[in-house]
Amino acid sequence: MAQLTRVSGSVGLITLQNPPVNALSAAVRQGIVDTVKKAVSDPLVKCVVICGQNGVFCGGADIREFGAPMTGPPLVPMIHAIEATNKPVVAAIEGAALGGGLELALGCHYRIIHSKARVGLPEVTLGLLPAAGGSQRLPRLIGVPAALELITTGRHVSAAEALKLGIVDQVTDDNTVDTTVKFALSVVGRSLESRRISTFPCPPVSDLDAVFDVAMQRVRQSARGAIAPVTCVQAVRAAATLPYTQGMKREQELMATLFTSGQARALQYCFFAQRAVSRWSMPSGARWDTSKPRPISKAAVIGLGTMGRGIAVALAQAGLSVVAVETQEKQLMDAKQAVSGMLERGAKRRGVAPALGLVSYSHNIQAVAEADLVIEAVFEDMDLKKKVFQQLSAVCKPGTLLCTNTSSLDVDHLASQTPSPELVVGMHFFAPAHVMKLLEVVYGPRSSPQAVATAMQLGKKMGKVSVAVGNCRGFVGNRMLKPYMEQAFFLLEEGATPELVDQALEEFGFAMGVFRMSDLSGLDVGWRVRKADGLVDPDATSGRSARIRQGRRYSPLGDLLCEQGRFGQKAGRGWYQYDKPGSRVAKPDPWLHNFLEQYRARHGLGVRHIDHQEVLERCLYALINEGFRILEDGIAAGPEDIDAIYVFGYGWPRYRGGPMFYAGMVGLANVLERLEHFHQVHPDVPYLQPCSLLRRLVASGSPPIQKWREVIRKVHSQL
Ligand SMILES: CCCCCCCCCCCCCC(=O)CC(=O)SCCNC(=O)CCNC(=O)[C@H](O)C(C)(C)COP(=O)(O)OP(=O)(O)OC[C@H]1O[C@@H](n2cnc3c(N)ncnc32)[C@H](O)[C@@H]1OP(=O)(O)O
Ligand SMILES: NC(=O)C1=CN([C@@H]2O[C@H](COP(=O)(O)OP(=O)(O)OC[C@H]3O[C@@H](n4cnc5c(N)ncnc54)[C@H](O)[C@@H]3O)[C@@H](O)[C@H]2O)C=CC1
Repeated sequence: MAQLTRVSGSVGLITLQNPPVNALSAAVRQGIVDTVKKAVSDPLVKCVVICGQNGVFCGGADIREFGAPMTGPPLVPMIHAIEATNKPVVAAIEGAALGGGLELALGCHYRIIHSKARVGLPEVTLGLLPAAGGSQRLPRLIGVPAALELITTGRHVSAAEALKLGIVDQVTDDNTVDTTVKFALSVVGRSLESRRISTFPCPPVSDLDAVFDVAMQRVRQSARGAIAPVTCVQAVRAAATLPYTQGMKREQELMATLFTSGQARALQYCFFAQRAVSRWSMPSGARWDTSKPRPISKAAVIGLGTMGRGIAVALAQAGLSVVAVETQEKQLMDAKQAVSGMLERGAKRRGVAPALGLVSYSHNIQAVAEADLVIEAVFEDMDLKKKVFQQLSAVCKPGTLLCTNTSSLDVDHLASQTPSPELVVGMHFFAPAHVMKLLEVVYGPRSSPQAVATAMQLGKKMGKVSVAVGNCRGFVGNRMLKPYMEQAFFLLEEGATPELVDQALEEFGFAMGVFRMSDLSGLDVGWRVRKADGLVDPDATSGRSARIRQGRRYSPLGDLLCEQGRFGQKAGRGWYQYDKPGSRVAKPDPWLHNFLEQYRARHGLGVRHIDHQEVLERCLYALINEGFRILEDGIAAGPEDIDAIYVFGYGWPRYRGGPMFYAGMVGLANVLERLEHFHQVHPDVPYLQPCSLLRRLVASGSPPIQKWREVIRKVHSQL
């Protein structure tokens, strides 16, 4: 797992070998300890170079080992032993040196990096801190403010920036190992006293308290309940205020509080879930590893409203040439300006040239004739979309993939409008489409594996977390959102206020509570859908018919607000009031409170005390129960798919792992028991009835989430 060879006569070359990223597993750590010992005691070896095989230095600790009891030599003494040697040890960094990988490099006496490589201490993103000396060495090397920023954000740093910050000694464009070997030979015989970072004093900071107060305030604000960033600040403070040995002791103590925390488990689960979703499968048996995507170089977008503009930007930023089609002349003009602006701002942020030349515009659908893939983003209107799909079938060259960005319409029905339904999939982006990480790739029974593979690959190219899901009303994300939102409406009827509900959800860690989110996205969106579903009845003002529709409990509150023109932020009023239309600062609205009181009185609804726990259980368990139904129905292949959708598209706090992971954390039996209770109290809300997969999992002893697929498979095989 680490190999020692002698090169250039007197250089001991240690190569870390643990594909794909040379993570520091127990075997690798043992290999490093053994090879360093051997190199140091070999009189023919004058200096040592540490590198990683296959173009990656080291991706850090082996995250898969975190859940199990620790075996093998620990990292801290291993790195100390390297730093303490009397022969120069030089790190040859290719690809990445992250987490424990960078900590290992910081224990070396010199660091040479390839110009395309990057370094960082991303432990905070896994709910941890750099506890192999990283929190103590980095501030000593580059100063407190820069180290604080890197450690609390986990940001990866380019080779050029690493050189500027002083993390590395040299950047090379040539063969990194050869360059490092030459460098190592050139420093043989030089004193190593000034090269051991642990012996450095921490560079003084003029107003230490102020620096740490500001940092603490910043992380508390942005972390919204995550504990690791706060602990990282404390660890860096120890570096700035304590001698190295005491700082290390503090680092270990702080790490011990994080290591076994639920947040660390959740974040590490998210790390693997994000990668697992790319290994998609369909109920037909089609899979990611047996389905070859088509090459796509020219794409088209139809409809340049809110979504189409962002989609065009995302495609162009991924290097595709894009034909953007919009029928309304004024919209087309506005869209040109908006798309160019987004491309320019994005390019400025990334330090590259804007891809303006990649986008061409037209008001004529004929312009898409040569596209390899088309994404339709016109109004959410089935008749209009059907017409567009029929036109596309006539215009596009054979084999063009036809995708829809619909958020609620039936992808299969659209596919049936074309002579090649196997070429149709949903590509459900989230607003703003060039920013949001999530993409739901929706396949129907006739979508070909190749179409799915192509959309998934295109999503990856655009930097999205793409999740393949089956076709159903609302797909995965919006389908689960429905019971969540409806429970929030019911809570208002029963005595809660929008402020109370939102506060509970925001304290849980959501970026925005359900009512602030509804105001942001516009109340009219749901109103239109409910109208189309025949649920809205303005004449039903009192009595049973007002609150029971289609045989189940219904809250007309959202409809009543829309009838008053309270569409949310854009109207300056919704569940909250705003200073002016478009303003983002939500303020409690006495009108709304009064309206709720009158509504409850009209319907003879008693007001109960509702606490945060009830808000969380009612809203989240209803959403989770729908998630289990989605798994049971085979719409999502596994819980990781649902969790990735919620974390990357719906603001679910990552340190809580996603709804399905959260259900496991609070206990499936507990979720089941609460759902049973709520369903008993609200028998007219069918979705509160616990799903049979949930019952099955509880009956199987509530296995860990990694084992749910086995139970799901059994359920499917019995259907
Ligand atoms: C009571 C207890 C007291 C406890 C006290 C404890 C004291 C302990 C002291 C010492 C602790 C030291 C802790 C430490 O060192 C901390 C760390 O190092 S944590 C790890 C930090 N590293 C990272 O976060 C890097 C993660 N990886 C990446 O960012 C990317 O993978 C990378 C940029 C390296 C490569 O990206 P890319 O090419 O895009 O490939 P993928 O991301 O798809 O990855 C490919 C494949 O590799 C798997 N993988 C990547 N990194 C790791 C890893 N570090 N460990 C395990 N596996 C890793 C990844 O999951 C992919 O495999 P899949 O099968 O697809 O999932
Ligand atoms: N707005 C959102 O947050 C999200 C919307 N969606 C879906 O994306 C689609 C588009 O939504 P928005 O961008 O919000 O709508 P929008 O109303 O902002 O834009 C639609 C655009 O399509 C244009 N258009 C209509 N008919 C056309 C045709 N035949 N050819 C070319 N252009 C035509 C309109 O002029 C308009 O500019 C809808 O299906 C919606 O459900 C999906 C995810 C999120």
